[in-house]
Amino acid sequence: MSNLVCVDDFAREAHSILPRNALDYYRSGADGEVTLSLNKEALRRLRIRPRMLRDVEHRSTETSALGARVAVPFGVSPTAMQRMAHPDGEVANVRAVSKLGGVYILSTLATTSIEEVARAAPECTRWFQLYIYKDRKITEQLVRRAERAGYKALVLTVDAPVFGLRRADARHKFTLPSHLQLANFVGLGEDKTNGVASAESGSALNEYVAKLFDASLSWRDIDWLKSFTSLPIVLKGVLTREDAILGVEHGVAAIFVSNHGARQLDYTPAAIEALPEITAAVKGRCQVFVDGGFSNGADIFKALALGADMVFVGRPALWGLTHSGQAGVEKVLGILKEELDRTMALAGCTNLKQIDKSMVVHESFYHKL
Ligand SMILES: Cc1cc2nc3c(=O)[nH]c(=O)nc-3n(C[C@H](O)[C@H](O)[C@H](O)COP(=O)(O)O)c2cc1C
Ligand SMILES: CCCCCCC(=O)C(=O)O
Repeated sequence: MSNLVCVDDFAREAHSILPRNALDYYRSGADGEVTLSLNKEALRRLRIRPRMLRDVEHRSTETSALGARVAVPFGVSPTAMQRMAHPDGEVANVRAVSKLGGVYILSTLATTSIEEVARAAPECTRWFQLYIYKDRKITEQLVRRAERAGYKALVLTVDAPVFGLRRADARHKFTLPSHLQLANFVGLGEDKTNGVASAESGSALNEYVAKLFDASLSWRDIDWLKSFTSLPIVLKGVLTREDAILGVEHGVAAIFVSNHGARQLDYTPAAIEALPEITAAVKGRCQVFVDGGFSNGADIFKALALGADMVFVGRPALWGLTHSGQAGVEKVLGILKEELDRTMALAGCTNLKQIDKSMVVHESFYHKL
């Protein structure tokens, strides 16, 4: 592993290891993948304005996320079906995050159950990502199980009333390998546990979502969720100031700026492009998180400068997991931490509060001759 020195190295390795079915699913973005490229391109176009002579000998990357102290201002986004990457799947991923002291968000559509992930890393700051099913009792049961298992927040994904079309999954008729299942639904019906094990026409994912997810989701459902749980609610998939303000008015604990890793609506802005309008609209009334295209410590620094409280990564953890399970995820997250720490030192910051808006500008700032 010593010759793998950045996240892109792990991505390349994972691309050569994964079977086509899993690689298509993990890698793809929606439709023509315009936003998929944009997520990274927009980050590349931001420049860091470093400050000098500021005594950066002692540094800290600590912060707080929804009231919990965390060692780093980043964590792992919810990604479904992690055991396609490695037999240890979600267990390996959460243990790596726990060692680092970050935040792990478990997907509703995990291949390891809520309880097993909790047992694997009881000390980890764990949040549970929620999809809302047409059968609301299923969602209520998931919330109760997450509460009992010590998850500290619900991350409600609001950008998937219907599913985006990932062309490679449709072309090759994605299915979940038959030795795996959607572990949170065992006992709740074959359609929910194994509903992605075969595809009628296109990708089994789109068929599953169309059949089971509630496309009528609306702002009323935030109140519905709040009526039976006291866990803080994070709204994941917000890209406009209008929705961020509505979220604050509905009492959410955080707005999660995300285009779902560019897998839902193509031609949305890069997450980093949407971030400034949202931090400006939220005005500190709740925390703001972001994900989408982050693959190095400088990227994380840029989002923090633009007002994010936490940054999350989805695919980078999957690439580490594919390479070597828990050790691979540890290595990927360790690289991100080292890169962030080095960026802070070289930019003149000893703690996260010193990373402010003045330190990051769009490249056009330097092109005004
Ligand atoms: C393979 C894969 C599966 C995903 N599954 C979920 C999911 O179950 N729930 C969810 O809210 N988001 C899901 N997402 C979106 C991620 O939470 C996150 O927003 C995205 O991966 C961030 O972009 P990045 O992969 O460039 O870091 C998934 C993304 C990927 C790549
Ligand atoms: C089992 C069908 C839905 C999987 C949803 C996972 C997801 O959000 C993704 O982007 O993929």
